[in-house]
Amino acid sequence: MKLQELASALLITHIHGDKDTEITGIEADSRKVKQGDLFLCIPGLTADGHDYAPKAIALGASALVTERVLDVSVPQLVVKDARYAMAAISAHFFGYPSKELKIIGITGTNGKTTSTYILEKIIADQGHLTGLMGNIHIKIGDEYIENKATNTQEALELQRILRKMADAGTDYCIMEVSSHGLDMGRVKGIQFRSGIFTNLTQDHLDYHKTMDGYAAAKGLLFSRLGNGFSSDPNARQYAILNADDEASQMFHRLTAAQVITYGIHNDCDVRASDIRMTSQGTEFQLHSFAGEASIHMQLVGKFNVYNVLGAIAAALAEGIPLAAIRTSVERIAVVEGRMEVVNEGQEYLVLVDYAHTPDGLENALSTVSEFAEGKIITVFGCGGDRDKTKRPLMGKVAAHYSDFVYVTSDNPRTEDPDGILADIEPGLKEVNYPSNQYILLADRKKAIQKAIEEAGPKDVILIAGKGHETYQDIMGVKHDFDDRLVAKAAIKGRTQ
Ligand SMILES: CC(=O)N[C@H]1[C@@H](OP(=O)(O)OP(=O)(O)OC[C@H]2O[C@@H](n3ccc(=O)[nH]c3=O)[C@H](O)[C@@H]2O)O[C@H](CO)[C@@H](O)[C@@H]1O[C@H](C)C(=O)N[C@@H](C)C(=O)N[C@H](CCC(=O)O)C(=O)O
Ligand SMILES: Nc1ncnc2c1ncn2[C@@H]1O[C@H](COP(=O)(O)OP(=O)(O)OP(=O)(O)O)[C@@H](O)[C@H]1O
Ligand SMILES: N[C@H](CCC[C@H](N)C(=O)O)C(=O)O
Ligand SMILES: [Mg+2]
Repeated sequence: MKLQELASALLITHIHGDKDTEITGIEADSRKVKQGDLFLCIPGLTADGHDYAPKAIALGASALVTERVLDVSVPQLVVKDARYAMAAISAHFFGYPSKELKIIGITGTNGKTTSTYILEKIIADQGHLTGLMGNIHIKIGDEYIENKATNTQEALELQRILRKMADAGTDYCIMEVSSHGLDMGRVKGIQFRSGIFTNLTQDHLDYHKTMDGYAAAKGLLFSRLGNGFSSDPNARQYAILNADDEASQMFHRLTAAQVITYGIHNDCDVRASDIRMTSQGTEFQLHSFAGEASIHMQLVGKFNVYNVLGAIAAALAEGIPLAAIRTSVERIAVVEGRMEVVNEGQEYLVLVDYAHTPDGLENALSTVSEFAEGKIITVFGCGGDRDKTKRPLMGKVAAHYSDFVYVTSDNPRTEDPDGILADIEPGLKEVNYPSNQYILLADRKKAIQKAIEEAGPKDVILIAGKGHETYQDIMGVKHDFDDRLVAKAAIKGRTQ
């Protein structure tokens, strides 16, 4: 594609150099540039892509996108906002793939991965080819694609993956949409069919600063759903909102899509009542605009009732019959790394869960407290280079529900692990949690081993924070670490 053709994706640009330069690929990271690529110079929070232009040119970049004219040998497409240009140019280069797919975006503090997983299963069971994008994996049908980001990919990568999905004949793409992704404009080039909101509780205040700022970022998904009106139901957009979360009121005002609400407590379109936890899972009565049903699902926890309700509302909007939805939901056994049981036949229960926010931990532990017959032992930590204010709050939650707490590391990244533990401890102290009921132990493997060694029959050990993750990030190095494997080995080691 010619540089001029790509420039046509934006109204206001200036080409400095040969307009007919041939572009064979796009890249925003100088380290990945190949011969013939257009290199996008993005000013970031820690680096400025303009500084890497010479390196990109040395690797063969045939042109640049810049915010100012640089003194370099290759043509430049000068734009006002390089990040916006990245979304627009990538969508153009890959032929606007989102128009060929029905894309359902899921945002919220907790429950995105779980909800994408549930919804994808319901839709795939209808015989559709589905794409899934989230932080466990990215896949088209049963084909897995390497996930280079934790959650929502950069605009360029997103468009590349969506093109693959469209070319494969994918009907639906179900994707997690993070607040960072929305705020940084990574999804600006995407036309969503529907948006689902799970909930808004504290996280990421290091980036968004205030809860209002965080809510505003989430709201971007719904303000962009601009068309609920069409004689063609396939062209309508839907905003699926949690009636029990007050942020939904703001999202309702922001969107021009048709709103479908779901919840447990407040009046809404898709509601659950008579929720009962059983040893096999969770049962509830479903009331919806499409009828009533008794659901007996294998997933545990009230929070999973919310996740299922959001997915059911989205599936109903796609015209999937309630009876079929019910069958699909009841078939789902577990979502990887979410309340996943590590079973080596031991007398105590070991659960690995991805709770890494105060609300997530509260939900996981309150669920455990509903069925625990013995003591509750919690192993958890907080990520480094992330919202520090959530640390004592998570300490407080752990203290509230647990008989013993191991405070340990969870991806310390560039921070001192013991410093993170010291930030968590005031939360335990604030509620006068006895000092003989918790240990600060930065070595996560040892913490898991100790918890397992000391568990009694019927006790429940909740290992929270890392879920499906297979690494521990220490100083930028990802060391192999999988809570499930560490727990398995510790259980076996103990019984020998
Ligand atoms: C806060 C944040 O999201 N930052 C992302 C952002 O960083 P940035 O704008 O500061 O970029 P930068 O590192 O300053 O670099 C600027 C430009 O120079 C380029 N560069 C840089 C170095 C070099 O050698 N060559 C080069 O070309 C970079 O590719 C980039 O284009 O753009 C970078 C390039 O795409 C991302 O890697 C980076 O994600 C960082 C690593 C990150 O940790 N992000 C997390 C917080 C995040 O986004 N998490 C959410 C999940 C949250 C949740 O759901 O709980 C997610 O969606 O993944
Ligand atoms: N609807 C929910 N409300 C509150 N907590 C939840 C909900 N769903 C899941 N959780 C808790 O949060 C944890 C993370 O769930 P999940 O991975 O689905 O969230 P996520 O939004 O994808 O997280 P991330 O932002 O890291 O991608 C789970 O392990 C569980 O403990
Ligand atoms: N999407 C979240 C994941 C956190 C997972 C936890 N294990 C951690 O590393 O803090 C984040 O990037 O903040
Ligand atoms: Mg997720």
